[in-house]
Amino acid sequence: MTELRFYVELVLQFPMRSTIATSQFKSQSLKARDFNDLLPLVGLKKRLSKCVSNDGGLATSFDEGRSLENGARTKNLAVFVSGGGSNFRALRQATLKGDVNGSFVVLVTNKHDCGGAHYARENGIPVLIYPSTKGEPNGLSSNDLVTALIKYEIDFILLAGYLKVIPSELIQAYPNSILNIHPSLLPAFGGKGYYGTKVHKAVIASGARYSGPTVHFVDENYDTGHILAQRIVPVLANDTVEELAARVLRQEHKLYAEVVAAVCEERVIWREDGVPIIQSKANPNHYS
Ligand SMILES: Nc1nc2c(c(=O)[nH]1)N[C@@H](CN(C=O)c1ccc(C(=O)N[C@@H](CCC(=O)O)C(=O)O)cc1)CN2
Ligand SMILES: NCC(=O)N[C@@H]1O[C@H](COP(=O)([O-])[O-])[C@@H](O)[C@H]1O
Repeated sequence: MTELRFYVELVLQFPMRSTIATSQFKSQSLKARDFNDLLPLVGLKKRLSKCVSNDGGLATSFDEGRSLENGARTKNLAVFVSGGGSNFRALRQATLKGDVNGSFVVLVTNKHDCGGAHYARENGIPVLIYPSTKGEPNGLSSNDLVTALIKYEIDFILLAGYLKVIPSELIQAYPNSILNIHPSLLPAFGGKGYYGTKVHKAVIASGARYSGPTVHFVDENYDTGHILAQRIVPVLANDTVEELAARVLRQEHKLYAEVVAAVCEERVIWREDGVPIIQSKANPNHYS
């Protein structure tokens, strides 16, 4: 009989999705019969469903014991930027180092002369403009943007400082395949008007003692999609906006690379309650 293995977490009251919090989780891998016996005791919680790849197929699941090393296909990535593109540059370096099993195939921006677009052109990456505006008359329509990304055979779309709303046409064409990085601990300090230094200014003004980046899936509204990962950084009593922004940005670069590596290796698992979590590469029985 195939031994099904389930992962049971003793979930803390306020779990934080970070590598720090992961070490606080107590976990043990159990055989199916133990899992059912144990559930009433620990009151937890969610039986992990299998990972569903973005084409709807069942990607590698831990009960099959297949190695992720068995040639997981290099994923085609599209990046959306509006500014200097430091997150894009850090992610692309991670792909070139082999830390991320992905390849940047196209960049989309609403500002043809932004730093991220210049970097893409200098490295032979095509640049598309979206949306079409008076200032960017060569911009694509939403439908043409979807068509173009499908033609590029894009697997995942990564927003990295993109400041315009992603249209529902694209969200519907790429379910659970569009990620964004935001420079605060969502759901705090997110939504319309919360971008760039405005976010850090609001965090400091609030008296919050911690901040940090959030990576989340993108839905129709700003910053309301499922949270996938976070990291925390201290907010110091005498922080300037620039100092806090720089501290958070350093962690953004690290967090985004970790998350995109997991996405490209199909290590994102969707819990039955709809919350996405990441399976550890080092220990497949650990999740964060
Ligand atoms: N459908 C979605 N589109 C986008 C999302 C999202 O979650 N769902 N995330 C944003 C990124 N973002 C925060 O992470 C964000 C970007 C911009 C704004 C904002 O208020 N923009 C201003 C315009 C700013 C400008 O043009 O300079 C606005 O809409 O008035 C909020 C949050 C990317 N898209
Ligand atoms: N709400 C969206 C938002 O504020 N995104 C933020 O814009 C910056 C882009 O920097 P980059 O262009 O150097 O990657 C990053 O700090 C990112 O979190």
